[in-house]
Amino acid sequence: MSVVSTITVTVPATTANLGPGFDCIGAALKLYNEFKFTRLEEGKLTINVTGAEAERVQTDESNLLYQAFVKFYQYIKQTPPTVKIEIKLGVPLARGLGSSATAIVGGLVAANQLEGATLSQSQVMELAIAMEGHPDNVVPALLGGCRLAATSGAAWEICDLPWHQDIVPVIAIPNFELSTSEARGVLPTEVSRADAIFNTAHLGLLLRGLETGNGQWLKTALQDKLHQPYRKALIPGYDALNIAAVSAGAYGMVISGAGPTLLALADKLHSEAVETAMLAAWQEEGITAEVRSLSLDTQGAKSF
Ligand SMILES: Nc1ncnc2c1ncn2[C@@H]1O[C@H](COP(=O)(O)OP(=O)(O)OP(=O)(O)O)[C@@H](O)[C@H]1O
Ligand SMILES: N[C@@H](CCO)C(=O)O
Repeated sequence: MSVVSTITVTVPATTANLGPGFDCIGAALKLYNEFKFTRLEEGKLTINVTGAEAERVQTDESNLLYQAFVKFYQYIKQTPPTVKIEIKLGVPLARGLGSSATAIVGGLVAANQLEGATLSQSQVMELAIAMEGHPDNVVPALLGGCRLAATSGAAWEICDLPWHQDIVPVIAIPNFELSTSEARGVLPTEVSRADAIFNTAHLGLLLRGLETGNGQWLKTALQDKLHQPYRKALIPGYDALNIAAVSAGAYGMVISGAGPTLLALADKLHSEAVETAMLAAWQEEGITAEVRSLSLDTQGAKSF
């Protein structure tokens, strides 16, 4: 492929952890950020942002999308070109829906495409994981679908996880932010053997539940002892939404990524009732929220 002057990349939102899969599993959702890069022959970096909360995104060299773009050029030992960047935000910022992963993947994919696909998809993925620090958002953001990532020495083994067509992700996005660094800051550095065994068993059950749509398995599987017990205090209304979602027929509810978005899994018959119940529960707490059922994105980052 040849070097090009303009590239547009779309990257899906992602929901990481899914309860017991802390830092190793995530799924791409049909909700997107769009990033357009244009090479400039002269002038300086310009970044324009549109969409909800656009004013909260940095428009200088500290912008995460631009940092990922630069990281690519550092890796191939070249000077980055001057660019104009146009960002259309569809993924809410710092809500546990992988906004930072969209920026990291978007910047790396855009640079790679501008340079004629110099790097393989695996190389781009490894750079993205190194930048984010964990794989569970950037891997599905890049590849689409529901993915499990496991290290094998310095390399990564990525597994595509089957997701039964009847399982609907219902996401409840509150109007407040929670940064991933704050949500990681409340986690213990060591866990008990009992908790490690609990999560190992529940993650195994989750994978089979997602594959088969077995509601009884999912109900048990969506439990976690590694991160949610520590994080739920950062999310007002967590217990009320959990009760509301399950009472309305959800299999269970978890924190999406590092939160504060909450994710319920339900079958198609119950997803609408679950949406209504979660919205009402947050309203009762005095919190404005957006609640919607989404489907899985299966394509990941796309460039054109
Ligand atoms: N489109 C974007 N362009 C540039 N920077 C972005 C963009 N989206 C997110 N960021 C950066 O990422 C930060 C949010 O990252 P953070 O890891 O806290 O949340 P998140 O990725 O939305 O949540 P999670 O990792 O739990 O899914 C923003 O404050 C901003 O600095
Ligand atoms: N696995 C990560 C996802 C958010 O980046 C966490 O829960 O902190």
